[in-house]
Amino acid sequence: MLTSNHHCSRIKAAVENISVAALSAPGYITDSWIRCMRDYALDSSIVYEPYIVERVELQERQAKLAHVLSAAKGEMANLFQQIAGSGYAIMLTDADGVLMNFFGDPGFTHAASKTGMMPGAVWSERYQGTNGMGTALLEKRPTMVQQYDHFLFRNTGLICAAAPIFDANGDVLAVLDASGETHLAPKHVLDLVNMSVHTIENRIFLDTYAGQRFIHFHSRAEFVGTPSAGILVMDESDTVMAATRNALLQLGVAAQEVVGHALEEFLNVSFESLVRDTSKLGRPVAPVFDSRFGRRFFAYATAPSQPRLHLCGQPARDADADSEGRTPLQQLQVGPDAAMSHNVQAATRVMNRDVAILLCGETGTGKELFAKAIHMSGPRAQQAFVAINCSSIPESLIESELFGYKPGAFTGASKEGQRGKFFQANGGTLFLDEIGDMPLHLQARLLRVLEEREVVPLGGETPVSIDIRVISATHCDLMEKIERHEFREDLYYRLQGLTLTMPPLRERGDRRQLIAHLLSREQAGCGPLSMTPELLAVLDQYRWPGNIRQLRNVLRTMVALRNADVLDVEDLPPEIRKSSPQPPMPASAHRGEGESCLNPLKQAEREALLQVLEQARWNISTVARQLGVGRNTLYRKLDRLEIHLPDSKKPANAHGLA
Ligand SMILES: Nc1ncnc2c1ncn2[C@@H]1O[C@H](COP(=O)(O)OP(=O)(O)OP(=O)(O)O)[C@@H](O)[C@H]1O
Repeated sequence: MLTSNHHCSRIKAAVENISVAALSAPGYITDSWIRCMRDYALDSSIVYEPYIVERVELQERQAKLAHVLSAAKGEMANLFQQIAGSGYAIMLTDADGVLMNFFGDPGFTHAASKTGMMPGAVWSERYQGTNGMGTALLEKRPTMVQQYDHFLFRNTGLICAAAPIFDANGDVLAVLDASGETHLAPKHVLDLVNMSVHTIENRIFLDTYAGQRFIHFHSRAEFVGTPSAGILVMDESDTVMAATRNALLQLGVAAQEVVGHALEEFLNVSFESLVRDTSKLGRPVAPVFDSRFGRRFFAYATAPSQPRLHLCGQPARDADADSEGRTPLQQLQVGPDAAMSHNVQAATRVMNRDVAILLCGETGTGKELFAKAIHMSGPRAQQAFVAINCSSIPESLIESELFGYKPGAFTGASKEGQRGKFFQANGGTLFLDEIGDMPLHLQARLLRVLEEREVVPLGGETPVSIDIRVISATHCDLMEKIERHEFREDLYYRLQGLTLTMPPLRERGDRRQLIAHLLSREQAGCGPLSMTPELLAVLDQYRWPGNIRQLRNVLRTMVALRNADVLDVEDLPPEIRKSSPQPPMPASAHRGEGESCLNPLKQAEREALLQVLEQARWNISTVARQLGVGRNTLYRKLDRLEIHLPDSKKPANAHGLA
């Protein structure tokens, strides 16, 4: 470990070009050190106070970046789930390095706030010296900054993996970063950050050009519809209006060589013929050829009147039904699960009536996907599905996001005004995610809109009629919020014409089918993959606090990092491998004193809990209910008290994937 003095002299030596080769710091790091000393006059030994912008400035910046924050929120949560527990925080800065959004492990969040890892803090090199976010902003590419690569000694405990998010013009919009005081393989983290950036860029691109004509393409058929595919947006005369970074990469051209040019200069297809080749012939993708070099791609086209449901990031064959004639909603039933089958049947019954639906359930159980599937299966399928996450948008912005505003309605409002989500969803479906986080004063306004079916934009006077179906979702107990006067009871009853609860993954009867289904989606592009019965058993038995989202992420990571095409327990991330049930033990071993280092008090607690478990035949739900704690709390307690699940709770060994 270097002392502050050693660290500072090492940087000084590099900047003065003494034995640079021996210093083993990458070139982009020494370049940054030079900037820190010469351009920003920073001193690596000084503990500078973090520079934090005023609250009003932060809100203005968040307002300007609202479309990026909204597109990135889900993916930041995904990324956090993927590396949860490993001491990393996920952050997003704007193009000036001002931290906009932060997801952190509770243990790390406290320490992080001291170094300035909090919304409003500026992480440009000028204020924080060499660091993941600031250096990636200047490098304009995915960047690792590890420990003593940092310029300021104060930051040398950190490992940062950061990648810029670009808009369709190639300008940096923001930087996504994973930083932590940890030794988790940093290269792996950088790959995951980069993958998330592509997903976010595609989402922003599709949102920006919503309602236009898109062509999605990739050189491998299985990758069309995934984040690595290229996307082009076309006007009515087949002139390319914009292209994603991956589209340019695949075509091997710069943006200015494509934008404003006819599609046929690049692909030997017209938009209409591609639509014909795919939808009409019932094919998910069609082969197309590069007009200049004859390379083969696979593509599909989406016109505004042809929305597609993307289950698991794959293009669906058809917006309405699969090859077996099942609606998108019915496709969500992958196996026998009583709760899902009830949900699908109940939602189907109210499909043609504008009954408000409230979806409850833990995070990652598929509430948004279910809402989309309802939309795609019903009479509004050809219209917009607009989602707003009430917890990811700063409170001050929810009102303008929902209701829109007239030009110049408030300080910082754009000159053109903005159409709110209610207007965007007109004729279609509005999905209000995390409705429990809607501020109280806006709940009254929302209720009025839902009752009167009219919206008055901020700064406007004339009400505009709207026709929307509302689906809302929450992971919290709204009744509890009502009791605490945090949620209006009248709004609650207005939102829940039908309430459906999405089952947690650990309680789903179709878990094994779901695992197989998700694996088949993740294997796109890499040929058939399978898993050993032992791995399937561990996945089946795991508690999945992050539900289907976590399962999908774990499978995705395993597929990306696999050593062979048969996945095994060894391929699991360590935290899941560690939590898998221990090999069979005789019942007496549960109480074996020799094996435990617990103190006498804990031993007594262990004995008492074992008794309750035995009485309940090791039914975890029953015991959790008896003790008045959640299942997760109980599992954590079992871990702490070194109680392992007995054989009868272990999965059978010889199940293959269906
Ligand atoms: N039946 C399913 N088949 C395939 N993927 C699914 C299924 N259900 C959910 N997923 C995937 O799991 C992830 C989480 O789903 P979704 O965002 O709909 O959950 P959520 O309950 O709305 O989460 P949150 O409460 O955190 O917003 C998504 O990537 C989604 O595609």
